[in-house]
Amino acid sequence: ASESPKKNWSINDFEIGKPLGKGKFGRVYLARESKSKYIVALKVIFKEQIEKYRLQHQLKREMAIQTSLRHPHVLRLYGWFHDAERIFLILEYAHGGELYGELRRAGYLSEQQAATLNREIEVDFGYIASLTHALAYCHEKHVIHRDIKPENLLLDHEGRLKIADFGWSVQSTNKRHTMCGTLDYLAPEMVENKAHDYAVDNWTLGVLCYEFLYGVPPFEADSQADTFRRIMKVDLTFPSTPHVSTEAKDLILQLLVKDSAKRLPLDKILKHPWIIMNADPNG
Ligand SMILES: O=C(O)Cn1ncc2ncnc(NCCc3cnc(NC(=O)Nc4cccc(Cl)c4)s3)c21
Repeated sequence: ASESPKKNWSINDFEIGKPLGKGKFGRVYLARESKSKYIVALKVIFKEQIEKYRLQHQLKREMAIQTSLRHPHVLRLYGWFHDAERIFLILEYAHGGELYGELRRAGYLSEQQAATLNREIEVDFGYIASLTHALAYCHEKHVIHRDIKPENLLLDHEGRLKIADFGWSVQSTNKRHTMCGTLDYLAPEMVENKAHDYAVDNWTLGVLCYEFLYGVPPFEADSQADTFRRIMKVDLTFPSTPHVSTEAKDLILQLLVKDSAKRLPLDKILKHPWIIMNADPNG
């Protein structure tokens, strides 16, 4: 019989492979759907954890948001199912794992890798450019991710970036007040728990751009209080090593702006000299 698109999956439909990683709420496993042999990542979330942290609505919102998103740089959520004590997310498998690993191994990325297209091998290593395209897509679908950080940036088998984990994202109709996201990537208005909007993702792009090029986030400090203080003051300094171009610093300075309305909009990022000059390696 032809399978209805909304097949109700169960764990018996999958052969479970190696663990890919463990998150706060459960592990992720490599898995294969038995009939189609299709490879997926299966995230196992324990219901008692979701109940304990009252995250039911957040998880439901993620599923609603994720099923409506289709973009080459957004990790797919194909579907989900549950049993007595667990919820399973059927996710696109990102063979390259977390960008975090690459960043930690390399220490920091070349401007070429960080900025944009690397035409020679026709693979888009440009993390900032891909992120900007993906965020522009999410924003036009009124979705703010709010938790963009290297751990949530995955790479597929060709090294293409995939934004993952919309566990903190929201369908933005009006200004949001929920406190979320990790420390280093929080925009000032979120640190101050003020109303925030799409522009939080623009701030985070600036934080990531800095981290890709210097290997550490811009407001890193020994204590949470110091990191908050540095974010609120936009206490930004550029180390002299590694050498980073003036254009890259200019883009970072146009994104790490306290007034969210004054941050460089996503469409202007793609036209920024640093992105353009890195677009053509022969340029
Ligand atoms: O496993 C790794 O550590 C890395 N890794 N390596 C390869 C790979 N391929 C695919 N996915 C990976 N990881 C899962 C990424 C996620 C996507 N979406 C998520 N959503 C979520 O966790 N939601 C959620 C959870 C608990 C509560 C609530 Cl409210 C929401 S997690 C992969």
